[in-house]
Amino acid sequence: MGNPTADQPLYEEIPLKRVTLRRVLDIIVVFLQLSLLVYRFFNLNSHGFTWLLAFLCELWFTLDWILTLCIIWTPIDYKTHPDHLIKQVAELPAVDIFVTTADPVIEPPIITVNTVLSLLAVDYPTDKLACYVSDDGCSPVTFYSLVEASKFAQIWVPFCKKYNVQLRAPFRYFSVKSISSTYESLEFQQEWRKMKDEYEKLCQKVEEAHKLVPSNLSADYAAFKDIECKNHPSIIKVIWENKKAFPDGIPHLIYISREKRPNTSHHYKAGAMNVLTRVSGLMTNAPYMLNVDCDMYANNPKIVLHAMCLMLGLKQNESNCAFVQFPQMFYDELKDDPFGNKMVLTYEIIGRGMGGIQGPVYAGTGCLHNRQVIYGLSPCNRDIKEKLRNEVLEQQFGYSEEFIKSVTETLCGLENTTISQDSVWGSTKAAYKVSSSCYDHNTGWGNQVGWIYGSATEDVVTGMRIHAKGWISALCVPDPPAFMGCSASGGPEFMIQRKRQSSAYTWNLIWALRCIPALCYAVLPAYCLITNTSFLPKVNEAAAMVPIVLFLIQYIGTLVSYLRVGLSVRAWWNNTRMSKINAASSQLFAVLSVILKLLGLSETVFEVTQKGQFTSNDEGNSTEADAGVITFNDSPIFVSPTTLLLLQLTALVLAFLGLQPPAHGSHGAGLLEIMCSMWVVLCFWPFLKGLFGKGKQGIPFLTVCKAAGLSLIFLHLSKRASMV
Ligand SMILES: O=c1ccn([C@@H]2O[C@H](COP(=O)(O)OP(=O)(O)O[C@H]3O[C@H](CO)[C@@H](O)[C@H](O)[C@H]3O)[C@@H](O)[C@H]2O)c(=O)[nH]1
Ligand SMILES: [Mn+2]
Repeated sequence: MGNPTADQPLYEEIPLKRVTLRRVLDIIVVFLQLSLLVYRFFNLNSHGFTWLLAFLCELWFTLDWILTLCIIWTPIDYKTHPDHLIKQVAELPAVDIFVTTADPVIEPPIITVNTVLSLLAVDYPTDKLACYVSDDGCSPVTFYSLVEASKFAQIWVPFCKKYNVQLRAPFRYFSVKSISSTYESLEFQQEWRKMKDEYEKLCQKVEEAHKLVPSNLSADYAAFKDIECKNHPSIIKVIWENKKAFPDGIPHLIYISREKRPNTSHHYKAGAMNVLTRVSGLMTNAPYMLNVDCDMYANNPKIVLHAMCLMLGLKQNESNCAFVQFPQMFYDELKDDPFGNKMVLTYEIIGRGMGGIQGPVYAGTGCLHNRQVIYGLSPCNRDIKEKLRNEVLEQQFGYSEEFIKSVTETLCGLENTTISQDSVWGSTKAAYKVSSSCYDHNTGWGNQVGWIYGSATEDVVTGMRIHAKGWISALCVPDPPAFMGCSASGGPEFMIQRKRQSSAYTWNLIWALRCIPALCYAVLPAYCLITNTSFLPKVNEAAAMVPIVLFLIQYIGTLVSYLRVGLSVRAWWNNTRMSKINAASSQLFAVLSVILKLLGLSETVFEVTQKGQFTSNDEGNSTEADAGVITFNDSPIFVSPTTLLLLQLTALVLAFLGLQPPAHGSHGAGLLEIMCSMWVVLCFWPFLKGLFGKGKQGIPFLTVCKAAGLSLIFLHLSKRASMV
């Protein structure tokens, strides 16, 4: 037998060639865009303001496209080999698993329970795992549900391992898997029935807990008595301890609700992650940390092994890998992604493309981190003597002797040597200290160490800080997919989520800023029709071919990419449409809110996304009628798209009725302006339907009035502008 490391690599790097035709088209697009710019530039004088605005927007689009091409030009993919890992590495490193939940109503405890159960059951030596749940809702119901879940885990985990069950989140397993007596052994059938029975009992207990727990506070729940969820001391409970450190027992399960006080800011999810980091540092101090949102159950039992293949493999090859990110995927997807928020193609193209440069961005969930990196280590900073002076450590990590000790061990690369495996309880006193609400004041937490504060999308900022230090990251796409979560279900939810995501990108990059040229470009056809001017060449000019061909390549190009990864035409159209709607609503508001924040007029807030209430068996979905249809409320976020739509409609009516002012020379509005305007109407079709819809599916009357008012103002101003 040869050298096992050489024969059996932990992972393989597979460069993915972007199809040559696609590359040729990419270059043609750049060429066309540049020629359009040149053409416009030399004709600026003979055209008015519209031409200049179009020129500026197109300049932006061109630069943006070149930047995107740089990212997607050299995509790579990794193939991981967990079986080689098990054979080669005698002792796998420990992993602390973090699950965050924030609200027992928006995030029903049964969802968290399923996520936790799926994680407790992953294929990894259980004495190397500990699962920490952070509950920002400080809910006795969540706590109670986890206690009950840990009891169920005692039979569920062995069952999954014995029969090598693939789907280890019981609600999914039982909704997908039924037994057929012809193929299954009698023993399996019996155990399966028992499991299903026990799971149903668990569901029922969790369901009833909302009524029961408060009236029935036994000693275990005393800590929750008379508690206000925004004003309470820390509650830390070791729900289950893998006392004998059995390699095939059940991993530790620890509940944490960090201290909250009305006058101290608690930094939302980033704050929760930092408390989890510190408490776990005291209790188990694993060198790696896997973090997931409460709704992201493990869909592939080998995820930790897959992630380790990359972590350890890249380390062997002397790459400095800070984190391994799994793509976010969603279950029970609405057909054809009506809200365009699954981002399949984003992962497929941008994610893999970034893989070829420095690795994917950190997505906040489904990610395995190296603890040293979270503690602020740089890849070249291997000589850390200076960092390890006690004053420096205290200033960075806060005043806790025990915690400083564990930090020192982590930074020195000792893998949990002094943490006594026999008792996680031993460290609870210190754990209370590091989870207090003022522990990280005037320390490096949220800035140099841990998850970064001040942005509602801590993940983007945290990931960027790590990349800025020179670390790389790796995207891991195992089959079956690693994690599955609920996607924002519809209505205002997904827009709120987008607004939150957009504001962070604006902060760092230019993501949301794109909405400004995009919006200007969408308003241009309406303005031109109203004032009888043009922003595009006439159809009979040769130059008109350039924007037409660009339009076709862009949309047909993305359509082909969609079809190639197995998505439908409908999904393509939904995403195309939603990207315009988002630009006009959530991204615009994100830019505005960042401006307000820069001016010091507002604070960052994190609005938690509603997690779907699922049913364990096939009871019908009551909101079927709403599924996939945008629902509206009186949020101002809907005013801007409605205005844009009303403007186009007005402009089209004016054009068709010939009510425009006379054109200056030959520069009046032409066919292309009309077509552009109609294209915008098509993209905003859900809003057109919303104008006539009833109930939640209709745009509220007040919103329509506001939009109509704004349109009238615009109409008035553009008439005036065209007179001068
Ligand atoms: O004060 C808070 C607010 C949120 N959360 C948790 O944060 C997670 C994400 O919140 P969610 O409302 O589901 O936001 P999403 O937009 O779905 O989350 C995406 O975007 C977030 C911000 O970019 C990332 O943190 C997430 O990992 C990523 O899945 C959930 O587990 C919440 O319980 C807390 O623990 N404390
Ligand atoms: Mn979520």
